[in-house]
Amino acid sequence: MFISAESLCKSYGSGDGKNDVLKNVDISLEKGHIGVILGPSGSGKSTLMNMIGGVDRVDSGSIIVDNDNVAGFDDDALTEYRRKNVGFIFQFYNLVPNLTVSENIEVCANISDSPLRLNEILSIVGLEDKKNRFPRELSGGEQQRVAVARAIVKNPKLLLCDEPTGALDFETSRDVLSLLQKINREFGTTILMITHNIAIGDMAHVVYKLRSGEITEVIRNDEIIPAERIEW
Ligand SMILES: Nc1ncnc2c1ncn2[C@@H]1O[C@H](COP(=O)(O)OP(=O)(O)OP(=O)(O)O)[C@@H](O)[C@H]1O
Repeated sequence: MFISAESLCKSYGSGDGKNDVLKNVDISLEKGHIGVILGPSGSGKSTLMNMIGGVDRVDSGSIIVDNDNVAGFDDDALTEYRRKNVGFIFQFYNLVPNLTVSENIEVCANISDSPLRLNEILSIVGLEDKKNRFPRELSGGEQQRVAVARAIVKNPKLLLCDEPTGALDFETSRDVLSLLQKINREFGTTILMITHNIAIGDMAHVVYKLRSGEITEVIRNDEIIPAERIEW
């Protein structure tokens, strides 16, 4: 198993204000698969993803990612793990406004031992002709493509996407989801994606339903739908 997380618990606050955000969550995902975490606002989706991505720490439980004992890492090892192995994509693209498309991508290539080539990435995300533009000169969908390029240029083993289409319209969302599916197929990148949108589950190998910090259902899809065919 590529991701194997067991009995994850995380609380914020203490005493009467204690908020149990993850309650004995188990989650596993095979290498090269797409997993989707579905759940209402506040159910703990981002918290779960942050634990797996080494952004935050669990109170208890184990997290193994590609044989790395992530939950046991000290701060330095956690930083190294994040930088080398994990690409992040968020709802809001978080691009550096005064850097061009190419420069936004190159900044992240520089932290990798085995980055992909800039031209290859620009071609995959379809932004070769816009590589010298600044983020403000791009549409939302194009900005998200830059964010995808930036996340994958370091050739991460794991791509974590937190509501990657949350700010996009239907057509543009489908384009970005297609791009993620293409990356999954071409590079074998394992992808874990958060969404509110149940339809997006159709393009995943596994869907985890999260409610109030607990996994209520795990659905394994035998048939993966191409993102271009998803409807909502
Ligand atoms: N750093 C923090 N300190 C205190 N509480 C937090 C912190 N991070 C998250 N929480 C709380 O944990 C709960 C789960 O938050 P989380 O962001 O994981 O939910 P989510 O399912 O991703 O929600 P959304 O879909 O709205 O992004 C919420 O009640 C939130 O207020």
